[in-house]
Amino acid sequence: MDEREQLGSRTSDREGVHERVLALGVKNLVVSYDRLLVIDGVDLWVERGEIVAVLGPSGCGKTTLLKAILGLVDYTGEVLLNSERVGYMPQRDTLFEWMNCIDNVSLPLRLNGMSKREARTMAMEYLKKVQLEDWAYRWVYELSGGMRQRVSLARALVTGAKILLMDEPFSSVDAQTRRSLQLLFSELVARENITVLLVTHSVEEAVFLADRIVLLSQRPARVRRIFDVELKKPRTIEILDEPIYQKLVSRIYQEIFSSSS
Ligand SMILES: Nc1ncnc2c1ncn2[C@@H]1O[C@H](COP(=O)(O)OP(=O)(O)OP(=O)(O)O)[C@@H](O)[C@H]1O
Repeated sequence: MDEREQLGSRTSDREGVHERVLALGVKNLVVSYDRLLVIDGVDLWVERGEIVAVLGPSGCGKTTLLKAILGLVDYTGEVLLNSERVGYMPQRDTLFEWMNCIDNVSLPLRLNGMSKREARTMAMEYLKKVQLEDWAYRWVYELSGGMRQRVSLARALVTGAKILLMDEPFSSVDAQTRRSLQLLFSELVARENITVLLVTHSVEEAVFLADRIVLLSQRPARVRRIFDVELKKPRTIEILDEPIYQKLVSRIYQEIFSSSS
């Protein structure tokens, strides 16, 4: 059966019957930098409301995959984005130190020509979603690492983006902050029905957050294996105790360290 046809069908899942709609897809994606082949025929898809995590060894081409989807590098193959508004959270945040939080979040709207007042109203709405409304008029340099990531998340979503591409968004903070960011994130994207493609180095993070995990090979990246994560969303801290969570983490490590890499 054709992939699109399959995705468009009405099927039942663990939350009941719902319409499955393709939000983002790449087909036979190939990317090279000069003569360096980085991505060699990757297929992947993300349905509306799904979180798909991309795992793979360092330097295999994960960031390049996101850049190809965003049209920032040349590629061959197909990229389908079922929305005009796509949010991007790069590996290192790009907040401006000399602006306060609300103006940082307002920036994409201001660049689209929105008035300052209107943009700030929208920005405040998104700061509330990441529980930072009390910090709206504070400078970015006053924030902790976790707060900066929440401001970045608000900025990535403020244009009304329903598809979010994220590159290692929670890797620069301590373990406890990372977990609280993951919980806030899981709840927020489930509530807002946001589709996410999440690049991460962490097997545990991938299993904790994603509906599906795409494991890439060493460069040039190919899809090595896809894992479904049958855990209910939004994720809570209790899932760490669930056998499905623990088995899947260990299964993925076994795959990564198996000799066939
Ligand atoms: N602009 C560029 N020009 C030439 N080579 C590049 C460029 N960007 C990345 N590369 C190379 O392409 C390969 C893939 O890089 P990429 O950043 O996509 O990997 P990654 O999987 O995201 O790495 P990491 O997990 O370490 O962040 C690497 O070998 C990198 O050196």
